[in-house]
Amino acid sequence: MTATRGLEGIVAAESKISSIIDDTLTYVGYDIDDLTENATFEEVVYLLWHTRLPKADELAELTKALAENAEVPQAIFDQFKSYPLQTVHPMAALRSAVSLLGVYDEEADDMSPEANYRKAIRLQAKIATVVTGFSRIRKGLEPIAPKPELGYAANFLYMLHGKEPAPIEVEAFNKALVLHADHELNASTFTARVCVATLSDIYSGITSAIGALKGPLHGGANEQVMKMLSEIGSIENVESYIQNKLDNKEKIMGFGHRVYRKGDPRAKHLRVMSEKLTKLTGKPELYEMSVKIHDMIVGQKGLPANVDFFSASVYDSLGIEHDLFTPIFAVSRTSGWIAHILEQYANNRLIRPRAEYIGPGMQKYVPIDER
Ligand SMILES: CC(=O)SCCNC(=O)CCNC(=O)[C@H](O)C(C)(C)COP(=O)(O)OP(=O)(O)OC[C@H]1O[C@@H](n2cnc3c(N)ncnc32)[C@H](O)[C@@H]1OP(=O)(O)O
Ligand SMILES: O=C([O-])CC(=O)C(=O)O
Repeated sequence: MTATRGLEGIVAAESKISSIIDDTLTYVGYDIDDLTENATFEEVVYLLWHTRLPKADELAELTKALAENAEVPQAIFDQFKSYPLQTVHPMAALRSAVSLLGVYDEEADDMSPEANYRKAIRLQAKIATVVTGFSRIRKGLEPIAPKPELGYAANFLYMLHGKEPAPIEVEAFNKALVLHADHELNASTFTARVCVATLSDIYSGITSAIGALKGPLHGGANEQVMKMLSEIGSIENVESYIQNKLDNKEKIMGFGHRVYRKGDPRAKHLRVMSEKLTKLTGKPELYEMSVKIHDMIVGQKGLPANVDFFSASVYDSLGIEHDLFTPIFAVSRTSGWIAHILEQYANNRLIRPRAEYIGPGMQKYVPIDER
């Protein structure tokens, strides 16, 4: 038995949800470029959960259900208020809150497909309220109740900022949500599938997935990209900062990918949005610095940008706090995690690989006073 490090290239599940073939990403056979230009996030949620696009009445029903289920138990916010709010990372708060949502869901352990679908809607609806509520509570503000008449993207920005977003902001945020919704068997989705393949509940699956997304080699990279841009500060500093990191063999966050070779097809959409939005907010240098970093990394390492690179300047332009970038990734990816969880339940087998043992051979127990 020989281990494959990082399971690279191992095909570990069959799935109808999304595919990456020759650097093209599709959700249920629809090219991500097509969906990003044309679909709302709610349509994508439906697509991922039902493996087909909704008809108008089906979309209206899902949109209404997401809006109606957006409120969270007060206990979630009370719990936040008890946290060390100056230091706790929003991903830790989110991980705990999703687990707590399960505590308050009477159907948490009902494993029927109908109950699981109801929980899917509740989770997708509430996760936006949780992230925005946490952001407000730590600033000493009260959470804002969702406005059912707004769509998912607009409602998120409304609950975060307390004012209705401009159409261009809604358009950009909707695109970002569409782009992050699913991505085949990435680390957090695999984590979710491993968890629920024991027939554990959907809240456990999403809680585990949030834990996996938090790391900087995965979703946590978008916050690190912004940290890097802030540290660099101005375009004149890009070259020395990046060269220093490369010379020290440090990784540059937002570049490289396990699956893509030529490039991540999501990055170009975020790049266009970054250029547009940074100009509008009067911070074009953020985009210009990003492009200069990009050109250096592509030029010297041949590594293209991944989804996390240009999303950083897009979210910053939308006035979003930097440590909320990864929770926002989780808000969108919850749709994909849920799709994979439901697919796993529908044709389940325990996921239990083997390890190549590389420890010592057979040993004899030695009593403690003889060691
Ligand atoms: C949503 C997402 O999860 S997208 C990914 C987000 N993560 C990041 O942006 C973090 C930075 N990137 C990385 O760490 C990696 O590219 C990963 C984790 C995404 C993919 O990793 P792997 O497929 O395991 O590649 P691995 O880490 O083995 O790298 C292969 C080689 O490329 C180099 N490399 C890979 N990514 C980078 C990078 N961002 N900066 C500099 N060098 C890099 C490695 O140092 C390694 O070089 P070596 O062979 O000389 O040692
Ligand atoms: O697929 C991966 O390994 C990581 C990624 O880009 C994602 O989850 O969106």
